[in-house]
Amino acid sequence: MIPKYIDSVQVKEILTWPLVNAAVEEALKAIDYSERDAANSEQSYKQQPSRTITTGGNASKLLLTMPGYVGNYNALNAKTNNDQLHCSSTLACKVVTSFTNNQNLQPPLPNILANVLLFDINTGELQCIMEGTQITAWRTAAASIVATKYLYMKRFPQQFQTPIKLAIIGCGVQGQSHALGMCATFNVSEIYLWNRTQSKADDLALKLQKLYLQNSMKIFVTKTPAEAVREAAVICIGTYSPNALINYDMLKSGDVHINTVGAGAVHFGEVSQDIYDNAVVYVDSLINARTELKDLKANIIGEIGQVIREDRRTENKCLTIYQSLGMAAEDATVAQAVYNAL
Ligand SMILES: NC(=O)C1=CN([C@@H]2O[C@H](COP(=O)(O)OP(=O)(O)OC[C@H]3O[C@@H](n4cnc5c(N)ncnc54)[C@H](O)[C@@H]3O)[C@@H](O)[C@H]2O)C=CC1
Ligand SMILES: O=C(O)C1=NCCCC1
Repeated sequence: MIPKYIDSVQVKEILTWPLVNAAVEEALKAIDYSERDAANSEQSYKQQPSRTITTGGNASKLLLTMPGYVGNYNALNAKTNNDQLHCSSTLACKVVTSFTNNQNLQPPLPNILANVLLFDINTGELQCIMEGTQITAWRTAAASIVATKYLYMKRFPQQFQTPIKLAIIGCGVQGQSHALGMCATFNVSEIYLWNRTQSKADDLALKLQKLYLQNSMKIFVTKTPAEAVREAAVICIGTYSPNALINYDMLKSGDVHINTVGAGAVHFGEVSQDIYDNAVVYVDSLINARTELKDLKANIIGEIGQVIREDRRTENKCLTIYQSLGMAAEDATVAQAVYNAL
């Protein structure tokens, strides 16, 4: 079998926030294979071993391999208006590089470049190679959206209609996808954008203004991260900063939820220790957290998947953190949704 190649243009045509959010929620919800109840035919499950990280000469050049299987999950059928669910199983492997000098090339390239391999679940043959750079940007934001839905929105009687003030710290690929995805999914009344180089935040503000022209959403570009988060209820932060960009004194009191997705090879650090000291932390994958977050001193409650499965939190702390590492299962279900739609 000659594998099909699906390029970034084809992928982009299929991606919508409802499709990606639903596929990522399925991936997060699936229980780990080792904990599955074989007698429960309703249960979805996943296997995603700890990913490998290979250094391409120095720490600024990384190659990650991310294999994952999701079984017995509900896949949306994008061909029929996203509204029909069917039971699906997907075996995939994302191969992704993080080359942090790419942004300085002329012309610049994204730092994170990915391809997803999809395998025939019956024969193991390679079915398709799919350009995965967009998938990585969308699915990471979608995971933060799902985490915000379960960890923050569910605190309020109006749930997803609750108006929120949103802060985006870092307006690169991840900052942009988080801003676009959050505004497409939730009732964002005010959005505060900060980036180290202000022009990137200005560009994102313009994009949002065009998209939400008819809307009452207020858009602000701030000079400092502190200004951006001062009134924010939901904060998304995705940078390479080795030093904390926000600390506890900068946050408003009361209910606040933070999605932290970045800090490069270290996978945490853009949020200060005093925020972790006052928060509870949920992760996407405990298997990856055991290696990649071993130096993080935080109260890690568990996986967001458990909150989704049980539809409730087991604590009621008002400051929550979703510490995102990135999961192979998310890439698998999103890539499968794209493949099914073509
Ligand atoms: N959790 C996950 O699943 C994923 C995490 N990531 C991580 O997200 C982060 C952002 O990735 P992209 O948006 O693709 O990169 P990008 O290069 O497009 O954007 C990075 C942004 O961070 C800012 N930045 C870099 N160094 C900084 C510093 N020292 N202080 C303040 N701002 C700084 C830059 O101004 C830029 O706007 C990276 O750490 C990356 O490893 C990326 C993909 C998936
Ligand atoms: O999950 C991913 O994909 C990535 N996570 C960390 C940075 C590289 C890409």
